[in-house]
Amino acid sequence: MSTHNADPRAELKRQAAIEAADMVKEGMVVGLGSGSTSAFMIEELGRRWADGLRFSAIPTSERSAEQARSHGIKLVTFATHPQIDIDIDGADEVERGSLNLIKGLGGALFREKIVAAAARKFVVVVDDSKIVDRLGARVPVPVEVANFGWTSTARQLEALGAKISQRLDRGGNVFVTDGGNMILDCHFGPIADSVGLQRELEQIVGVIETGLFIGRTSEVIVATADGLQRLGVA
Ligand SMILES: O=C(CO)[C@H](O)[C@H](O)COP(=O)(O)O
Repeated sequence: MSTHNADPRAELKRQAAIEAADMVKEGMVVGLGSGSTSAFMIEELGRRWADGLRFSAIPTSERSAEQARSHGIKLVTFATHPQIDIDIDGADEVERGSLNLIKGLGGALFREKIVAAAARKFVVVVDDSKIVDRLGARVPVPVEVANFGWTSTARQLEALGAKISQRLDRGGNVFVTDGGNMILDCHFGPIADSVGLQRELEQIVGVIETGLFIGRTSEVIVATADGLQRLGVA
């Protein structure tokens, strides 16, 4: 069956995802990202698994775990595999130059950050629409917060200048993360100092994790209409 996509942006994501999947070698411990780009990567790893490649994987969401299992990919945990060789994931925005990220529009940011933090190499896969000059230019910063006292947490986020929307699922109900928490999407507009903002967000009691990924990216594979580009930290 052909996996060619009619949607040109999806096709770009797929090409970048296949390039990233090619970085996985025999015996590696691999972080499996979440979202539509990561789904293409897992599909490709599934194909290579069927061809005989053997590796161990730690998924960043229940959905990615389910997809990996459907291909027979071996899933492991941090208990037995504390060090990840390569983590491959998508992103919602990539800041040119710094390669800092906003992640979490898919809702998996907390597990994604834990896996990225444990990885020797963190490879981000995007199409070129995700590259921005300043984080926050197009998307909010998703912030995972505890359900208890969330309105108090929201007020403190607003005090930092965010316009807040509580994440809802497709049915209009409050979105629940794999960890059982909620997400507040924080619209800051273009962020001049994402390092400082992350520090301030971490200080707020009730904030579990934010979608700002600062200083974690090893490499970005960008799919453009003219082909693939690889970006390293400047
Ligand atoms: O951070 C994420 C999920 O929490 C995703 O990586 C991000 O939302 C990109 O998704 P997609 O590949 O579907 O564009």
